[in-house]
Amino acid sequence: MTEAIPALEIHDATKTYGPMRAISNVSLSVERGEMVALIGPSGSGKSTLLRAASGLVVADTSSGPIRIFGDRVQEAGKLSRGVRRARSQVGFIFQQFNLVKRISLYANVLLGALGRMPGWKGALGRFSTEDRKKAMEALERVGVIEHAGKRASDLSGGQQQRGAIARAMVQGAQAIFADEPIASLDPVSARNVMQLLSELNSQDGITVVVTLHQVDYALKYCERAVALKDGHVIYDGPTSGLTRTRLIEIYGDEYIGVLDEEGATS
Ligand SMILES: Nc1ncnc2c1ncn2[C@@H]1O[C@H](COP(=O)(O)OP(=O)(O)OP(=O)(O)O)[C@@H](O)[C@H]1O
Repeated sequence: MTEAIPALEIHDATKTYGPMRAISNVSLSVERGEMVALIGPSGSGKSTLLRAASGLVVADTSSGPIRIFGDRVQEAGKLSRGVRRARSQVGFIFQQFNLVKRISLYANVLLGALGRMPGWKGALGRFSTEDRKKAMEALERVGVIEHAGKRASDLSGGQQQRGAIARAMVQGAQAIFADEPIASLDPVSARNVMQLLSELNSQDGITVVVTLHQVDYALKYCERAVALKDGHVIYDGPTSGLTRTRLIEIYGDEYIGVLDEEGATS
């Protein structure tokens, strides 16, 4: 039997900005179907790691390969020639939604199909009936179908973020990499977005890697957490293992106050 290919493999990734090591010899493997939270204090390297995984950041030459579903994204400080193919399997969700503001939500969601089309068809906006149907179904599923015709700029953050998730669905993404997807949202919208990611994970088998500032969301929605501190992985295991002591180790002594306010005991 052949071993299952991981959704994401990172081998010994380091990224320096001038004298600053944003991530340091990070290795990580995420299996297909997992939902993993990347946590850690501000500046610990979460975004850099996720961006390196996506090929949006090129790691240092000392770094090993990064692969998505077996397709190489980069290695030794160079993007792979197959990076587009690797990326096409991942839907990216960002804190600031990244929709095209002046076109409709529907048109934004339809853009998810572009990667599958010959360039000229995409340039002429010749989307297939099937893709149009997929876009409407995705909007329905994420609960914003009634806003389909509105410009993205006229929608709330939560509505835009759900649109971004619908776009990933139309893309046919097998994995979603979400970089602080709820950081700009109110608590209700944040919960809705996390709920949606969790459903796509459990019902559709989509692998989710999500950076989060809020530990409580990681505990609620993810079975596994990877914690970074100063660019190093200092915890990789079940979220149930994020004890008070471990969280203080990750976030520092100042976190004691946060935990005490929340009444955490273990
Ligand atoms: N483009 C860049 N140029 C220079 N330094 C950078 C750049 N991007 C990130 N850094 C630095 O690398 C370190 C890690 O940043 P990163 O954004 O990955 O951390 P983070 O854990 O995602 O932080 P936050 O939770 O605040 O978003 C920080 O010290 C940051 O200042």
